[in-house]
Parts: sequence; structure tokens; C-alpha cells
Amino acid sequence: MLMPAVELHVHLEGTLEPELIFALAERNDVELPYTDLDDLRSRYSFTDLQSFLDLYYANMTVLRTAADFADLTNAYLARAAEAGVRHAEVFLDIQAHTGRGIPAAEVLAGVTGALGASEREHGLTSGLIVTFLRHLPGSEALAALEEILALDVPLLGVGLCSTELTSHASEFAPAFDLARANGLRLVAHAGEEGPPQNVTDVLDILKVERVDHGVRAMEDPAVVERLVRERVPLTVCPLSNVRLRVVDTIADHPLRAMLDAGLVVTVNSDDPAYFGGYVDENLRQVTEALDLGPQELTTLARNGVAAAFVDDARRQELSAEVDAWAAGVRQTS
Ligand code: HPA
Ligand SMILES: [Zn+2]
Repeated sequence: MLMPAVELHVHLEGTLEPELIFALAERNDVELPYTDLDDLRSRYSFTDLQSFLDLYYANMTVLRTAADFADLTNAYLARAAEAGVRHAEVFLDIQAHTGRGIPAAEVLAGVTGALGASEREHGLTSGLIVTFLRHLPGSEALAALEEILALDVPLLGVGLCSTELTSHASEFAPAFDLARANGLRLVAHAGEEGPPQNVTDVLDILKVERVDHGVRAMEDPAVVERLVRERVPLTVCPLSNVRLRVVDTIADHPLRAMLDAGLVVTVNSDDPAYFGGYVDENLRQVTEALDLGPQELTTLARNGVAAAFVDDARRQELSAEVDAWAAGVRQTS
């Protein structure tokens, strides 16, 4: 039986599958620089985060209308449901769309419309986290948030992504302060390509409640100790870490060491259309490569429920599903 999973780290644009890229290019009359699907797929070989981001942003040009964004969101929700995802909090790089002339209202109409129907249409609950792009100025993050708040769309939280190496977290403090003042939940990517200090910075300066990736925190025992003590969830993405060369192979992934250290880690897919698999495949590969047993998998599932931004009633439902699954796994192992 598939583990009931909570997905807390997935970029909607990173679920844009090659087939949908071609379908949307045709629908919108966008000329693609690829001859066919195989040509596009042959470019999915990355040397680091930036080499991936270049292709990821380039492929977004096919997304133009609310219907495109709704199709993208529905395709993800359908695939996530197949992967056992019971609740998903999805990231949206809104500035990557407004920056090429697509109005925020158009993007959000498509995304929030589909997310609003996720329970009815796909059987899982969901929420939206708008992620600011760290390679753009902090003032633009603030302006983006002001624009979104004025639209009054359902929004769960804000995050921070893109390259960690070219800016300091403090640039984004005004945007995060405004988000907090509006009751939004706060997360940020840190400790993926950047050092453990970046993890400390997003906690201290942006006051985030979860850290996305955070794997490089393992390089500093004091940071690990703090994350354990404060029970800060880390949304780990194993296949992403391999494909972006954060770790050499899945067998070298620190996930088991992170669990052993007492960190509240969860397993997520990041950009599944680019990195070789959704949550189910991430779980399958770490289970095999790191020889995870029922106990570790149950901990991962429970961590996901604990780390989700849901109300008490939904947390209890998710918790009961995990308990039922764990009891079944214990019986069969
Ligand atoms: O793994 C990631 N890191 C930073 N930014 C991103 N945007 C999409 N995926 C990522
Ligand atoms: Zn990410």
C-alpha cells in the first residue's frame, strides 16, 4: 500500500512535463528551440542548480493563459494523487511570469481555481505558497506580494527560491515582514547550494517556519542541533539533490543521517518533471538505496503531517491515515 504522503516542496513550474510543454507551445503558437521530445529530454542533464534554472525558466514561456496554469496544476494534482499525496503545498514562481508580461491575476486565476477544486477533483487537499525569486531585488519581491495581496486570492504562504549564492536573506526581510503581518506562513530555500549559515539566516532574519532543502546544514553540528531543538522541518528532495549535484548518488544522500540526528525531515519532489520522479519515486529510491525500514518511513510520513500548514481537523485526518498505513506496514513486514 502506498504511503500517505504530504508534499511540502514542489514547484508547480517544475511539474511541467515535456509533453505538456509541446502541447502548450502549439496551443499558444510559441516556437520552441527543440526539434522534438527527445531533443528536449536530452537537455535534462544538469551540472548545478543554475544549469537547471536556465532551462526551467526558458520552458515557462509556453505558459500564457489562466487555462494553461489550470492545466498545469491539474496535471500535477492528478499525478500527485497517484503518488499517494494526501495534502500538497505548492510553490509558484509568480515573478517568473509577471516578468515576461503575464498578469499576476491571470496566473493566479488558473492556479487557485484548480487548487480550490483539488479535494473534489483529485481527492487531496492543497494550498499555495508564492515563492520570491532570490536572483531579483528584494524590492521586487515586496512589490509582487503587494500586488498579490490586493488581488485577495487564497494564499497559504510565501517562500524564497532560485540561486542562493548571489544575495543575502536580509534583502527579503521587508517582503517576509509584510507576509507575516498578513497572517501568511513562511518558508525559504536554504542550505541546498549555499552553506549552513544560509539556513541560520532564513531562520533569524526571515523567521521562516520550515526550511526547504537544508541538507547542507549537516556540515555544521551547531546548526543541526538548533534545528533539532526547535523542531524546524526540512523539506528534503533526494532526486533533486542528485540531479543538481548536491550529492553524488542517492546512496550518498544524508537523509538517513538526518533522521538519525533527530531532524524533522520530509521527502518531496521539488521539480519532478525535471529530476526523474514524483514523491513515490523519491520514496522508492531512498528506501532502496538507504535501506529504510517501516520505522523510518513512518517517521517520514508523520513528519510530513506535523510540518503541514493545516488546521487541527485536517492534521488529525492525515494523522489517522498515516497510523492506519503504519499498522498495515508493521503487519506485512
Ligand atoms: O531546487 C531549487 N532550488 C532553488 N530554486 C528552485 N526553483 C525550482 N527548483 C529550485
Ligand atoms: Zn525547490
